Amino acid sequence: MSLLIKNGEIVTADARYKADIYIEDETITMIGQDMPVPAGAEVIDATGKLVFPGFIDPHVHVYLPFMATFAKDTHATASKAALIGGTTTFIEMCCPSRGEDLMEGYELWKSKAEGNSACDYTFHMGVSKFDDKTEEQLREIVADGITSFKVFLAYKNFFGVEDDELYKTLTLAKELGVIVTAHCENAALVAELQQQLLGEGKTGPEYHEVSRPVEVEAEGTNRFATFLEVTGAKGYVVHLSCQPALKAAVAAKERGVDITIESVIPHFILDKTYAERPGVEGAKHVMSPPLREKSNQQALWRALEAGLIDTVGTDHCPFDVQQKHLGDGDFTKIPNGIPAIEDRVNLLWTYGVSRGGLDIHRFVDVASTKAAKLFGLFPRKGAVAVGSDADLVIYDPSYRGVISASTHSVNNDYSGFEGMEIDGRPEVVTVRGRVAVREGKFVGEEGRGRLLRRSTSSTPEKALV
Ligand SMILES: NC(=O)NCCC(=O)O
Ligand SMILES: [Zn+2]
Ligand SMILES: [Zn+2]
Repeated sequence: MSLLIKNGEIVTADARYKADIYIEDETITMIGQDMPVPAGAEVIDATGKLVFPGFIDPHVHVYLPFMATFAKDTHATASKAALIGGTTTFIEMCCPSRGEDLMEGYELWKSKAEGNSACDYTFHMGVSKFDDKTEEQLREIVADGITSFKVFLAYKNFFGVEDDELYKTLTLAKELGVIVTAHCENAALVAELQQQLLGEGKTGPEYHEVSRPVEVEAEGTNRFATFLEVTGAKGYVVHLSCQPALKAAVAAKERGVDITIESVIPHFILDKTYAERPGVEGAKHVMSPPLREKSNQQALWRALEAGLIDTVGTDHCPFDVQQKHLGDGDFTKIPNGIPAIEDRVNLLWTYGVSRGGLDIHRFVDVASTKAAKLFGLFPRKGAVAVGSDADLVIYDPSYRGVISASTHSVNNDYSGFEGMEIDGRPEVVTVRGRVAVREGKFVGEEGRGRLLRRSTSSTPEKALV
């Protein structure tokens, strides 16, 4: 099976040029000018289009068991929405809770994804406790090709770890050469503030942000950085939302701590006024860390442009309107999360590159290449190069559209970005050489996605066949 993409403009994290791309089976085998059409090859004309490496979402939740319910998506629905939005690989948080066995959780997560995802995927392994079995289990999981961990400094007694457990996790990660991703908020402060607010009769979604102020996130970020500094481990702050946390992470970078920063698309596009809408309208926009004052949004854009923020993910975690009603009369019971997997690339393109000051190469880097490098997928993923997987996004920058739950593919009955304009969309998307999206519609093979087993350095991972 072969495919020739002709006349497109290839844009990567560090290059931009017009060329044809020839794909045999799953791999890019030639890139060149005016290539003749080999017998039997399907030709896709990409005239006037940009050709990007498949985008990578480094922070996704699928069917997450959380806050007395489960996030809406399955691997089948999330992966199709991802592909329509140009994401060809996602990294899911594998999150067994504190009461569950780590290895059983890992096997359960793998079994849910296997044969169901249309795009490629891998996991960050959640560490929600550190008991007698944890070290051995984590060694086994790393040997199985899962070379990044996830810790929560929030969600006390559920996903959250205590400081001694954080220390043990980082010490092991350092030994194994594994990167640790972290949700950074001070869990105890959040719990106290939540009780105080509820006691004062402040029960609506507008109090979610008040219960998790920027200081709570800055403290968590600073604490994580301190633990990285002491252990020498490599860390990655997830879904950073505000200026004080950014300051803490950048200060750590400047003093040589091995720390990288992710923010997520809702924090660039939405501010806290969305969550201050009355009742369930506000609840639709409740996530953690919460949507912030608009001034933080400007700071995130500037930091992204300047290279201080390394990646942009989604923290995709959809709950429908009925689920959001679980928090009627008590904001602490609103399931935290917003659907975004389908919209990340188009929103970042529109409000970053098309209408903002984000350089097109930075766009590719933060939405694809950097995550591939950080998480051991490069150059198999995140690149347009001979030998790389033929995961490509043929992007139409002349497309004009509006995001709406009435037209989106994600399995949720509302969109957090309802009514927002987009200035482009993926026209054709390929995953390992097969067309998965045409004219914005999923045409791929369900369940073809592969678990990407990774090594601990930035060398190509071991693929599970
Ligand atoms: N972010 C969020 O609100 N929900 C998903 C869980 C998490 O990432 O903290
Ligand atoms: Zn989180
Ligand atoms: Zn998350």
